[in-house]
Amino acid sequence: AWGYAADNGPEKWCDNFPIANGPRQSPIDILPGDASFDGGLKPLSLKYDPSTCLDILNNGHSFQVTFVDDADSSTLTNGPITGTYRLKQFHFHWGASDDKGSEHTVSGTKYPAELHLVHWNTKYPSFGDAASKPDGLAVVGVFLKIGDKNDSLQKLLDAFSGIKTKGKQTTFSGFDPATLLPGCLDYWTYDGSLTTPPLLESVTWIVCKEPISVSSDQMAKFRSLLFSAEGEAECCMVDNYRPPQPLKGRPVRSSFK
Ligand SMILES: NS(=O)(=O)c1ccc(O)c(NC(=O)NCCc2ccccn2)c1
Ligand SMILES: [Zn+2]
Repeated sequence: AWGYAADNGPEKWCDNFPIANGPRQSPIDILPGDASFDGGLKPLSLKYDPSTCLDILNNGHSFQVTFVDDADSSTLTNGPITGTYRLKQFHFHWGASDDKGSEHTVSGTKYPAELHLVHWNTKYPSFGDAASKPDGLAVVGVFLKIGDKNDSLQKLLDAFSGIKTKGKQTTFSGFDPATLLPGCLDYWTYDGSLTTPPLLESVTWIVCKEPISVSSDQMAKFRSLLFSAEGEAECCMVDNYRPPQPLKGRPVRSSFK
C-alpha cells in the first residue's frame, strides 16, 4: 500500500497511480511574482457549524476530523468557486523537523505543517462521486508557522491519546474549524489534485497567504502519532507530505494585490 517511505512514497506512486504525472497535480511551489491578481475573485465564505463535528481518526497517513455532511451546515461558497461545497473533513501534513512539512511551498519556502479543509461540490451526490469530477472538490490550505501556542490546535492535540495508531478513532464534538483560520483570508487559487493517492485531478485549490501559529512543542506532539497499527513495529507519523509537482503551464491567481 502507498505511504511516505522510500519503498512506497511519492516517487513510487506513479507505479499504481499513473495520474501522478498528469497535467494538474498538487501540491505546487507558489511563486507570488508569477501569480496574477484577479479582481473578479470573491472573498471566501466559510460557514462552519461546530455541531457537525463527528470524530477524530488516525487513517494511517494523517489524522483527520470528520464532519456530518448530509446537509448544508458547514459550507464553502464564493471565493473562486460557483455553487456550494460541503465540509467533509480536515487534516494536516507535517515534517520530522520544523524546517519542512508543508505540501505547498511559497518561493521554495517550506512551512512546518499545512492544514487542509476538504469540501465537495453539492452538485454531486457524495464526496466519493465528487472526488472523480474536475470541479468536484475544493480544498482550503492553511500554512502553520512556528510561533505562539495555538489554543485551537491544542484541542486536537489533547485528543491524540485516543488515536495514536493507524485505524483508531474517537468521538470528537463541538469543534469549530473556523478557529483554525487566519485573520486575513487572502488566497492563491489554481486547479489541482488530491495530494495523496488516488491523486484525482478534482481539486480547486485555495491556499491562504497568511499562516496560523503553532508552537514547536505542539509540532513535537504531531510527531507522536504513528503510521503503524497497534501491535506493529512503531513507525512515527512524520514527513507525510508530497513535494511540489510541475505546474505544466497552469495559471495561479491571487485574490489580493
Ligand atoms: N491531501 S488532500 O489533497 O487535501 C486530500 C483530500 C481528500 C482526500 O480524500 C485525500 N486522499 C485520500 O483520502 N485518499 C485515500 C481515500 C480516497 C479518497 C478519495 C477517493 C478514493 N480514496 C487527499
Ligand atoms: Zn491533505
